[in-house]
Amino acid sequence: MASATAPTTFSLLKSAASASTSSSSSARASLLRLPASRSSGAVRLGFSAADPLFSVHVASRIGAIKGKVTRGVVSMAKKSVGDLSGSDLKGKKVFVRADLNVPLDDNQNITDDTRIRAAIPTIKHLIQNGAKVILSSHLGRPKGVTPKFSLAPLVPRLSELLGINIVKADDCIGPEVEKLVASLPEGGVLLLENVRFYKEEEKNEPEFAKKLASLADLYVNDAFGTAHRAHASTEGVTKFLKPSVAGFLLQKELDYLVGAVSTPKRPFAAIVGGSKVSSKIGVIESLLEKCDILLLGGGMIFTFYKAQGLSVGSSLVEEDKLDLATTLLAKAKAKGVSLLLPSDVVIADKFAPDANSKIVPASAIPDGWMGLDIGPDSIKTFNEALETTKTVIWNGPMGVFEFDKFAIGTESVAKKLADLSGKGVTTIIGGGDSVAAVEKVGVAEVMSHISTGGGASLELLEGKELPGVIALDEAIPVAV
Ligand SMILES: Nc1ncnc2c1ncn2[C@@H]1O[C@H](COP(=O)(O)OP(=O)(O)O)[C@@H](O)[C@H]1O
Ligand SMILES: O=C(OP(=O)(O)O)[C@H](O)COP(=O)(O)O
Repeated sequence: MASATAPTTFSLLKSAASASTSSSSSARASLLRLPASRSSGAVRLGFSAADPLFSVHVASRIGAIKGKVTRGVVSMAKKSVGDLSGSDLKGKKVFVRADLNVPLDDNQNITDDTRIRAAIPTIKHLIQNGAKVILSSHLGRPKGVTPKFSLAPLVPRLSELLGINIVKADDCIGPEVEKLVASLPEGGVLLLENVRFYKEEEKNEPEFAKKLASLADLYVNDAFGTAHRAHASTEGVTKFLKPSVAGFLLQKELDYLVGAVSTPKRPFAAIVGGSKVSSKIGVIESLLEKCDILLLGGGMIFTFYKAQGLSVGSSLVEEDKLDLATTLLAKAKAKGVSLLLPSDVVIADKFAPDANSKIVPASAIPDGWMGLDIGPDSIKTFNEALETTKTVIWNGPMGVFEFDKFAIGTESVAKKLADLSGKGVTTIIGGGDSVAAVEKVGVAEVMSHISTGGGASLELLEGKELPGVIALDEAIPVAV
């Protein structure tokens, strides 16, 4: 992977050099402090704790696990709703667990219907094949029956997207629900009330799962966003309903988040940001096994800087993760992964949208200032590193993108991925705040895949098995 790694070293040096003419005076100061051998533009291998360029480079990749699949991946080859024929579905009562956990405003208006739209293909497929759809979801984290967490506000949008009037039950189990199921026509949809109104749901109580299961003949799980939860409607119910299969959305999420990451078109780059190293350790470790280039941003970078002996002012640092940061850098080097940390940062004098800000080299953060975004040189370097890639996965913002002043790094990554997507690169957005950033920039449509699950996609990228997926019927026997 020399082509993917060497230019990034070089471009980092080049961008530091260009800072002397085009960027801030503080970036100039940084360049002046570079050892003479660095400013020559020579490609250097390896890294040291005192490296002011904060990058780990090895000319060739070693130990890339191309095409290798982990045990978790193999066991996730699941039977899909697409595998069921018309006669399997016609007239059958199908319990569909979706993740319709959408944000609502104070007036109960849906502010983002992504998850509803994502659930439509499976429901439509079932309707078109004459099934009777019993649709189930949670909304929020209610403690008992809570009107503001009712699924009622979703009915108009679901009906509109499906092109039929759906029926809504006031409960998710019991005689009234059974009556509504009995009167459901072929091609009809009954939306059950929030399944988390029962504490038994999250406790995965078998008796509750059995009651849910008793409503239907077969089970489809399309709730990727909740697949990391072993709840009654995502896991328990599979013990009482056969077949239990994956919906199209679940299938698509697994295809991208497992398939594209396990056997990526290379070079394969991962961009990981977000606030803390501790919340992303699993993801970073797992991606180090698979990717060629790893770009780090967000609040976690300051723990890496500090681990390298740098002053980080009052930036976010996890003191108890300094050793871990050092270990991860060493691991990247051993694996031959080109790991880039930002060379400059946008610092603020307080954590606020109206803070005073300036751009400094990452090695020159003054006391009392905190890093809240990656700087322009880093953006340039990251863009150049991404230019040669064929697959990119992104999880976590580059800075405090909620404040406009510190959103440029995150928005630049979103724009770059949109640009790469247009050139045929597979671009996968791993959920959570990164999705919000992509939507804010208005480039969501052009990405190859945007995950509907924040926590679920993280767990999958960490290599964990998702209970809601594991519980489904195997597609074909696979040798491990
Ligand atoms: N430099 C920084 N300092 C403090 N917080 C940051 C910084 N960069 C990013 N963040 C914060 O990280 C949060 C997202 O972190 P995380 O939950 O780990 O990401 P995600 O939701 O994408 O998985 C955002 O709220 C963002 O403001
Ligand atoms: O919104 C969800 O998760 P996410 O915010 O991690 O994407 C899912 O609906 C799961 O909800 P939960 O985290 O309350 O189990």
